[in-house]
Amino acid sequence: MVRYRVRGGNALRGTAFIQGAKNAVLPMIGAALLAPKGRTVLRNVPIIEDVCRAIELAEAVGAYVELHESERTLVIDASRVSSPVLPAEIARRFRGSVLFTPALLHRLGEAIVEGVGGCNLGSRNLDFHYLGYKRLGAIVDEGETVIHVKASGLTGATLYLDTPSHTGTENLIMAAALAKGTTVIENAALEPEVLDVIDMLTKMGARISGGGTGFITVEGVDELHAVEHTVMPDRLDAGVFAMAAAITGGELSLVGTGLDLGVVRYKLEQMGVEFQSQGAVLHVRCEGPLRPINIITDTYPGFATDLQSPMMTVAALADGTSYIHERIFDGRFALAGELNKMGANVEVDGSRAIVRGCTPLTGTEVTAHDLRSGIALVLAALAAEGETVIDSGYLIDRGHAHLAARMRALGADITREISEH
Ligand SMILES: CC(=O)N[C@H]1[C@@H](OP(=O)(O)OP(=O)(O)OC[C@H]2O[C@@H](n3ccc(=O)[nH]c3=O)[C@H](O)[C@@H]2O)O[C@H](CO)[C@@H](O)[C@@H]1O
Ligand SMILES: C=C(OP(=O)(O)O)C(=O)O
Repeated sequence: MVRYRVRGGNALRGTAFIQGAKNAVLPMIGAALLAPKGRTVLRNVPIIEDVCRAIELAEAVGAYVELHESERTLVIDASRVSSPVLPAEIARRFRGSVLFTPALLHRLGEAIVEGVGGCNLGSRNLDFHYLGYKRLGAIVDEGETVIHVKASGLTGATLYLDTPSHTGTENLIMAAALAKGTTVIENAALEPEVLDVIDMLTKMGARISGGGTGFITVEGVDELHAVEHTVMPDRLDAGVFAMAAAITGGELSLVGTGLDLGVVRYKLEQMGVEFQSQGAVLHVRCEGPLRPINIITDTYPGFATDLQSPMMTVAALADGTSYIHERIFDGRFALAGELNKMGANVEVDGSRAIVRGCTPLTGTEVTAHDLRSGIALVLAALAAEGETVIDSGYLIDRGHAHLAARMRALGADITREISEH
């Protein structure tokens, strides 16, 4: 059992180093398995639990993987991939496992998915993925727990996503990259992480156009090769550190090449947080009281659902009533009950939440129900009076690397503890 213990009240000051993006590196590890020869090198890899699970899963299917932790570099040799099975005990521990399917289909003609994990956020369907594979010529056998996808070669087709699914877009691009002929994916995701994956696949030899437009065209090629690629910075990690500066009345310089917080920056600015881009460094500070805010989550370039929970904490500390409308997931308000235990006043009604601030927060024992509610509780604890203990810290470690050490370096009183139960 991992838990975080935080004593609130310290303003965070200094330079925060933003990690590589979880939601870019996971599909990249899946993409590396598409190369039958050579070694793929991924740089700026975040040392998070999801990456550890992805390494275990790559090894389980026969890849050779080296993680050079201090260099944040992964080396992947996929030449010996030989097992089509994504075993339940690893695959059910993270969402990224679903991103291994296209490589197994291309390399071995089948993928046996014994489960897919990820944050518990309500329904998380995979129908767009499987319908897409079927349209490309695969046979998909959806059992109660195990899904078996088979194909003796895929053929390009026109595909349509009902909503622009992030991993759905990545999976269908990877499936189409080695299919015969042309595939068009309509209503594709626009997230920067998807574009970073397209960059990597393009270096590997894939022919992909239209990234970022919603209409992606993929001309199938015969083979992809191993490449070196640097993972983009994590927008979500950066957003959290910006919010940590905001709620503690602190001042941080965020370092991470090409950081762009987009709408998250504009919303925090509306609340009174000041940002200044200084070349490659994003400076963030907050002195006065925070103003309330309205948030509607959406696919990119809308407000990222993954920052909705951390923003709920910021709203609880703002003077006045904030409104949050969650439009991506139907079960992403588990944080409200935990924040209320700390003294917040959050009322949930279906997909909407009303946050009445500012109520003083007091430290207590709380539980992370998923990765982002976990990091939102860390934020609340930084601003709370007294000590907060956050259980199920593994969920936080799924997405944030060396969190306690990075926050301590900025003045926070936070420790990561491991206990037997
Ligand atoms: C590893 C990774 O990249 N995870 C991210 C990815 O998850 P993930 O790729 O799973 O999220 P999707 O974009 O696919 O899902 C968004 C919504 O679409 C629905 N849907 C999706 C696919 C499908 O086949 N059918 C369907 O109905 C889901 O139930 C959900 O309500 O994007 C989410 C939305 O930005 C982020 O919160 C996650 O951090
Ligand atoms: C929902 C998330 O992740 P995953 O899709 O990996 O569960 C997240 O990162 O907030």
